[in-house]
Amino acid sequence: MSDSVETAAVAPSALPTGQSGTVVRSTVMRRLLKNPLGIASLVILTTIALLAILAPVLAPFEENFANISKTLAAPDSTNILGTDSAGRDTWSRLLFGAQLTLLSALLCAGVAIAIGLPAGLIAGYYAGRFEAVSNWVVSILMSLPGLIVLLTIRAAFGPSVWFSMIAFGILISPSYFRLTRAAVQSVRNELYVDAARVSGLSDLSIVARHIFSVVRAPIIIQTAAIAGVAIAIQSGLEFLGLGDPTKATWGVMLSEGFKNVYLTPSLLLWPALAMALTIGGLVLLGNAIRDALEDGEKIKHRRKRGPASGPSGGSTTAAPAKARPSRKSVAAVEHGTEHHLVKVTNLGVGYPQADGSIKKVVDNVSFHVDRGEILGIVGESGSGKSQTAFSILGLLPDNARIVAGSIQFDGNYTVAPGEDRVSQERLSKLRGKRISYIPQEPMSNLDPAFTIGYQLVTPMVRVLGISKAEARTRALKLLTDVGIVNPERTFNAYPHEVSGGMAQRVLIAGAISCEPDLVIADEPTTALDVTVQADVLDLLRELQQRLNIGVILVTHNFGVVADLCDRVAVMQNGRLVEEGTVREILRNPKENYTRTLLGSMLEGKTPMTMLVSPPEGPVAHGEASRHASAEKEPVA
Ligand SMILES: Nc1ncnc2c1ncn2[C@@H]1O[C@H](COP(=O)(O)OP(=O)(O)OP(=O)(O)O)[C@@H](O)[C@H]1O
Repeated sequence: MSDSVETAAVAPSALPTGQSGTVVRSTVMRRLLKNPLGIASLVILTTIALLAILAPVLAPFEENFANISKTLAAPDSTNILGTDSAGRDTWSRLLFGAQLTLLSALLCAGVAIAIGLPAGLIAGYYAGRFEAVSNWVVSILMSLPGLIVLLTIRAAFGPSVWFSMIAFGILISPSYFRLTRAAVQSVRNELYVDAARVSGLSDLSIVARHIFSVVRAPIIIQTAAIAGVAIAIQSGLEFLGLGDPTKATWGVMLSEGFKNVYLTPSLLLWPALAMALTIGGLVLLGNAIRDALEDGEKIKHRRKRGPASGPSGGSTTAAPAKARPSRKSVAAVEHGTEHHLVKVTNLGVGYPQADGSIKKVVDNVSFHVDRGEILGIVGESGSGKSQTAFSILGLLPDNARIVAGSIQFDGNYTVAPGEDRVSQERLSKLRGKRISYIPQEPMSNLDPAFTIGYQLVTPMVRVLGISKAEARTRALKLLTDVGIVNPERTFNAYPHEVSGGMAQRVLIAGAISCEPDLVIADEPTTALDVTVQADVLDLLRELQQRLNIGVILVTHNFGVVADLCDRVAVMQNGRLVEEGTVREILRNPKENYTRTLLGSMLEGKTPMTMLVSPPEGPVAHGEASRHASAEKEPVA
């Protein structure tokens, strides 16, 4: 789906309310608080954090105040946890130690995230050279002996805990990098990410809204673990006597306690207990957050009984959704262009090969499409149909090159002669607004994390500049228009709650929701059950005629072409072998390839008689009755 996912991903709490179905989407916090482990970890960590923050108020003594007349003293009313070998108050040092220990752990995790997260996002999303260089840097970082580096840092910069933790943060940043990159790679090629791209969303928005949500959970869990490790490493160094003895940290206290373990074992006990509680709390918190995020949204629909309460009362023949005046404009024609809606001229698309050559997958392809007409691009698998469509959409992979030709949209170049790439700058202004896309696989083009209603409403608010309430009404109407019987229920549903046919209808509704001039439909019925294919095709045709949209329909099926298209371009091995009106091509194919394609379609089927001779009487076949070209252009 193109438009419908355009600005889909924001906070779950932003979901529309007041719908007929009740969408209960617990927040992560609420789920966290339902989990005993979550509550326990929050209580522990909040208490420790509060004690650390309030240390200056709660501590009866300065961290280094020494009463040399009272060394290694047992707990009493003045020193509630006793004193150490220098007569310093253990309770006060424990409180100040919490401050330093927690802050240094946060610093370490912050540095690691600041380096690893953006690098992982960029490497995972863009791959290419950045990923190669990042991998190289990560390998170097990971091969460094951590302890030796930390000891070197200590020797160079002194015993400051801050320098050690910054260095440890850098050393540990590859773990964030790898985690993020792997998570991004797993969704980078998801169709809903492609669809978001088609809908005109910038890379930054796609990463922020559709991809960051995937890495968020692992990053939080990782951060809890890393903070624990940072505390352990820091305390370990200090325990070995490498810390700053002038600072009261838990590690320094541990070292001090160990020296006096036989005299006053409690000196070892308190910092060890504080560390164990903090690290344990962090680990538990990480797990509880993971569980809360994985639980996902719990949706309860209170399904309404009786007829739907949509704008049409559930009718499948609602009035057109086009309430707003069309914003179609006649753009100024750029020098050297023609005023077709889309004009592709001598287009060549290729991919660089290992030997330096370029393999052409689209070669010298020319055609045009105008408003109100459907052009079918037909050909067997691998003939270059999708590559041609993706060139118009600007969705070719990064390594693809435009090796020849140009593409114009409404009198302006999106690929000017001589350019070797599609101008993303120009296309980003068109995609989702004037050009939309109906993909092959409906399910994977809807973002599973958002309701269908949300995915329909948000782009309309953004592109058409209408209010949320207006967009909601319009979305319900569009859903009715595309033949969804209970639009309210579908509006409130998540993608996994609807069937494939319904999802495709939703995508069609999304594609037309922002009043595009051109819809590119890539095998829109391939993934559907045969019983719904014809309905979806009918729907496309009806909407296209009513809204006067230009459509490029990519298909390998001449039956679909016959059903739907005005003109057809036949492709073979990246070349356009024949182009003409559907009637010309079906009645009088000039190329052997076209005849073979046509033959394979007609094999064993009877509608051929209708294609080659004028329909005299009632049409015998249901399929043939939808034969659009026969209806539009009676055979002479
Ligand atoms: N990223 C790529 N790198 C190299 N070659 C590619 C790439 N994507 C597609 N091709 C090649 O381009 C040619 C045309 O592919 P395209 O996807 O346009 O075919 P198609 O006609 O749409 O087929 P189908 O109906 O199976 O989708 C194929 O030979 C394919 O292998």
